[in-house]
Amino acid sequence: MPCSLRNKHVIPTIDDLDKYFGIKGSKILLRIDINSPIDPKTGDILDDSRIRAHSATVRELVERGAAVVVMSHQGRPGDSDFVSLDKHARLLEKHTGLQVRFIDDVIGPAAREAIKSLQPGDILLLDNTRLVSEEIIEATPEKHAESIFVTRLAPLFNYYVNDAFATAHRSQPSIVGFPVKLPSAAGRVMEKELTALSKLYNPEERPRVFVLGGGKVHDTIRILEHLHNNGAVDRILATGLVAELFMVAKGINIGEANLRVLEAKGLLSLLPRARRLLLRGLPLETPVDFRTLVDDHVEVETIGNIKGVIKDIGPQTVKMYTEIMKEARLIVMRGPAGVIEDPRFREGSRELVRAAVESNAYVIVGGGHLNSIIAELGLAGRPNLHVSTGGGALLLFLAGEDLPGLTALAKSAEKFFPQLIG
Ligand SMILES: Nc1ncnc2c1ncn2[C@@H]1O[C@H](COP(=O)(O)OP(=O)(O)OP(=O)(O)O)[C@@H](O)[C@H]1O
Ligand SMILES: O=C(O)[C@H](O)COP(=O)(O)O
Repeated sequence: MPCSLRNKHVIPTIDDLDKYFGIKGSKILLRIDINSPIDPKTGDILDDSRIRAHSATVRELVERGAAVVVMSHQGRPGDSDFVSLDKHARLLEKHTGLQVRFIDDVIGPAAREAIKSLQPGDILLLDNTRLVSEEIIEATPEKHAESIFVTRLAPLFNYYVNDAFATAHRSQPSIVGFPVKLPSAAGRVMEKELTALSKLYNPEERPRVFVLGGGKVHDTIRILEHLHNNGAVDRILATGLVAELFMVAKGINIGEANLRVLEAKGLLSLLPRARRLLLRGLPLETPVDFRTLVDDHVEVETIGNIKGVIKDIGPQTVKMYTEIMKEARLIVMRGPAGVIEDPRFREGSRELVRAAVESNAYVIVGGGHLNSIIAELGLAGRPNLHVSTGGGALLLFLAGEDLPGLTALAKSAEKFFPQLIG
């Protein structure tokens, strides 16, 4: 049964792939998103929620008789979390209960030879897709279909399955190139996200409050511009580095040390866009106090008197944001409130997530880092909570944007699944 994309397009599922083409004995290229929080000191994976989520799709394809080659990115070149996927392979093995072979290659001769020798029931995890320089280029599906990445791998497979909802907003080769060449379908994580979010994406569900934090401020500014242009949000509660940028945009003194943090991350260049959004009436709240680090000990400091390095929001901000969330019908959260890799700075995120789930709203939580807070609080099964594997992708989808990865699957269906196109 295909899933629908905003009641406009049709996207085939694994059932459709089996029904119209047959999976038994085939070789499938499966794109998942197991981009996970990494401990900067040890390189260990801090949260395996995404790996656990995608394991069901891997297992199902094997049970249906396919040989499965799995690919994902991890981090971005130059960042501390840009690592090889060898540790991800061990966790994929643990959560699938099946043997997973890892190869430290993506499109080279070693990877291609390993793919050719696979038998039905085998699972091979390729290395970090972003080791291939083409993978960080945003371009059209047609252009990526002619990339070295796609032209080297596509001929080795019968089908492509995209399970990476969390990367669907990236028009990169491993996301949009293969559906041009191969019969393609959504994996079970992708299918579940689309079903839940399309149901939830009801513009009448008001007031809608977005709690946005974390460190991907470039992404968040773009998302805020879409949300504001589409009138898709009633209130934004800013935390993390997002909050710090908007405080500077509002003319609030965040202290020299924190200004330097924003500058070092190249975020001050976003000030004009932040100011333009505020000028156009963006309904964005910023924190009134923070947990800061002052000579290596933790302080609570209020705005107007910030001396230390901001690491988390403070108790007054938690209280203020909690009151606002009590009025919401839909709450969307992405990006932690603080540097949650450090246990001293998880409190703000824990308190906000708990307050959201205990409010009367339906809550959608996205992003790798916040998912680890949900797991820690044991909230995953709550009826009013959808834990999305997506971060930026989730927000752009809810803001009404067409995600390239989804559009590519829908377009591929028109070519390979005429039976589904009414
Ligand atoms: N005040 C702060 N100062 C510096 N870094 C911060 C601060 N608050 C949060 N962060 C950092 O934000 C990062 C997470 O941001 P990110 O936008 O990736 O969130 P996410 O929920 O993982 O979203 P996605 O899954 O899309 O990556 C963490 O590494 C955390 O240390
Ligand atoms: O964590 C995410 O949001 C996705 O894995 C996408 O990662 P990216 O922002 O590095 O493309």
